[in-house]
Amino acid sequence: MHASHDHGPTPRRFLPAGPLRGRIRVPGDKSISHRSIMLGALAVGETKVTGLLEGEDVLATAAAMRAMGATVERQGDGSWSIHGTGVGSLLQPVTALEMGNSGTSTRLLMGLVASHPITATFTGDASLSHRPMGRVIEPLSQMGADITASPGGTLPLMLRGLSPAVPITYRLPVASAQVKSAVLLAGLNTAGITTVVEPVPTRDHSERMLRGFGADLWVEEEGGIRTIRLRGEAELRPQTIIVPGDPSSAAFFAVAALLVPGSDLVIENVGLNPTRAALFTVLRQMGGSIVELHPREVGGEPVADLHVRHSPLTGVAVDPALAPAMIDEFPILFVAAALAKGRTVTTGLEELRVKESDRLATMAAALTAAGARVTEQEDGLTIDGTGGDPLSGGAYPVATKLDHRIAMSMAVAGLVSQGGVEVDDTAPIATSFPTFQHLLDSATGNR
Ligand SMILES: O=C(O)C1=C[C@@H](OP(=O)(O)O)[C@@H](O)[C@H](O)C1
Ligand SMILES: C=C(OP(=O)(O)O)C(=O)O
Repeated sequence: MHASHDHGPTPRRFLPAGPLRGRIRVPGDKSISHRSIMLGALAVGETKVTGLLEGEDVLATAAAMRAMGATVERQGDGSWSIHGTGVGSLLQPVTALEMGNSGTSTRLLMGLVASHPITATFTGDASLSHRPMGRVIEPLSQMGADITASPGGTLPLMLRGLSPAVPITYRLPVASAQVKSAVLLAGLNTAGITTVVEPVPTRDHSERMLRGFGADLWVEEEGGIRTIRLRGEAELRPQTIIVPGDPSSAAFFAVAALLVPGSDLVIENVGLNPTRAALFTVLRQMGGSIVELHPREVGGEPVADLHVRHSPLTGVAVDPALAPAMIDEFPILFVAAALAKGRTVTTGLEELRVKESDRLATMAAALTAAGARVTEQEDGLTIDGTGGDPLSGGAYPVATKLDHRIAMSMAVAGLVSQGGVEVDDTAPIATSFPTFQHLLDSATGNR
């Protein structure tokens, strides 16, 4: 696995191109794909998943669940079939669980292992090995897991689970769906009620899917604070899951179509869970024409086709309260801001510094190199846009730091530049969106 990363970087210069026209479909949602494999792997019987994202991050989750006893197979028709072990019956993996570039795999699987009587070692690539795991080590240790991490609470780490584990009430100190999910997943094999208090709502795919698999989970909301309770020793029932298209992947095409003159694009089947869809709200505030066609429900999640047309954009001050619902979309929002008229101000984005790269520093450097006017603050970027004129582009490759979202964002910046933008390494794109370059080439007519 991760073969593309073992053969050195794969640079590419993204040249001015477009317009984007026609209809496209982006791959399945990454968050929902991870969770469908994990919960399927805990349900006795066959779970069927269609539309699964076949990106490296999700494949790392699939390999880990196999290593712990589940059967996870791709069928001839492209659907996935999972036969689970049952909650409480995960097996001790024989070798280290290789998490590659994936924070979601690591943190959620640490939760699962924490309440099983097994020991697992978690390893990751250079990017993941810098990311903070203390945020999950803390609550999982309270539940009884014994965790030995590398200095700074990083990978590689070894986790010895405890069964029976101790049910806890945990108030999230950071707005993180991964921490919330780690505690809830640990709660599945824990007698009693595990409670997570969420002062700021984050993506709720775990809650929706746990309920769908038959777990006893309920949510109270008071004054914007969500309290999620899960009754442990759950018996999960296998499900048929249809994974909607990933709004975080659609985001690159939505922004590209808004920015490239003459574009008129329909992105089909985009998941629009309100805990995920704030980028589209902000782009509309900036003047973007994004219309939701045929709103419907797919697999318990709201979905629509997005009709996006080229629009002149105006800078805005982005409400920091929206950040959790667009947390992975800031790199591409910064590209939109760089082409907008006037100033865009973002704040409250400290979390971006601990993603696959420090996304504030990496985007400030990359956009500046491409000719944009960017100022970096501790908790956000301020960007003075061109008013629609193309960026100059740059002669030298921009550093993407093993971060797929930086690579895709700067690819879109290349489309709206004079000289193109060279991305130093496109290989990480395969972690979340393996068909990105093919789709971009076909939507821009560069077949
Ligand atoms: O739960 C999830 O599936 C995710 C949660 C977010 O991370 P945090 O929980 O660290 O905010 C997000 O950035 C990540 O891409 C996926
Ligand atoms: C932050 C991301 O993913 P993860 O935390 O799973 O590595 C992302 O996909 O932008």
